[in-house]
Amino acid sequence: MELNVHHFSVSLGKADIVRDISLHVGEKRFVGLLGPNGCGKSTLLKSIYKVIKPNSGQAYLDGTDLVKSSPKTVAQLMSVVGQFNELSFDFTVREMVLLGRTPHKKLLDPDNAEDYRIVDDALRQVDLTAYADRSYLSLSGGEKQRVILARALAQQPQFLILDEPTNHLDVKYQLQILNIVKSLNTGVLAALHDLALAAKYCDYLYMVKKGKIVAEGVPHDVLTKETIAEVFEVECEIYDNPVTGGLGIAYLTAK
Ligand SMILES: Nc1ncnc2c1ncn2[C@@H]1O[C@H](COP(=O)(O)OP(=O)(O)OP(=O)(O)O)[C@@H](O)[C@H]1O
Repeated sequence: MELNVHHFSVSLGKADIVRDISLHVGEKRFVGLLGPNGCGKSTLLKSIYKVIKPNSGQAYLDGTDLVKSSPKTVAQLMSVVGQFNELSFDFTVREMVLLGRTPHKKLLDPDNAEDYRIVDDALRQVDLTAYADRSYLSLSGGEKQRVILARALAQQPQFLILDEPTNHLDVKYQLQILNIVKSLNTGVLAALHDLALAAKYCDYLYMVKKGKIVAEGVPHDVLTKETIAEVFEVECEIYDNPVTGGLGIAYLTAK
């Protein structure tokens, strides 16, 4: 499925947070949204997945109008791994992941054997089979993040939105989660902070500053020392990593 966002603008209170952003995620593409703290990445993502209403603009997932469709219709197509995953009451890990099945059910439909099979499969993918009966609230931040990804997988999405999905994760699980996401073969739009990981996993990048897109393109074209200096106010050198063959970033000083 393709995501097309046309001229989205979002204000919160009196502040214009997202200012006329258009973007495109092609079929099965992994697209990264980069930018400094507070530049509007989460607000843009939330307005695409319907937590915030944009002031203006359209968003389509193939032919589905995301602004006008019901949350349930959107949730049948799209999973979200958000930034904050706290609950005020407790569920087991299995119950949390079962929630991913909700958009595919009618009210009061019981969970069936197929749902449990899908949930077990999702838990296995994120390495949490042994945690199925644990209380969600007792988990570490990184374990919670993996449960939320399992819930997103159980939703069997055709498109994924990720807001800093590697927050809280140690290096093994950062790589594991991005590898899982990449292997799903769905379109992905992900806000990421780690520029080297973005270079490794993303097919295309949008760089956001103060609510506007200031650069876009393939990682090698966007992640230049000039763009990083302008957007993040950090001096760096870009190099070809001799070990991985990928793009390396040596950060020098904050400007
Ligand atoms: N209700 C609100 N009223 C006014 N400003 C708000 C409101 N909610 C959020 N903001 C501001 O909107 C801006 C964008 O926030 P957003 O969470 O979208 O940034 P972000 O790029 O995702 O940042 P981070 O990388 O820190 O997660 C921030 O400056 C934030 O303080």
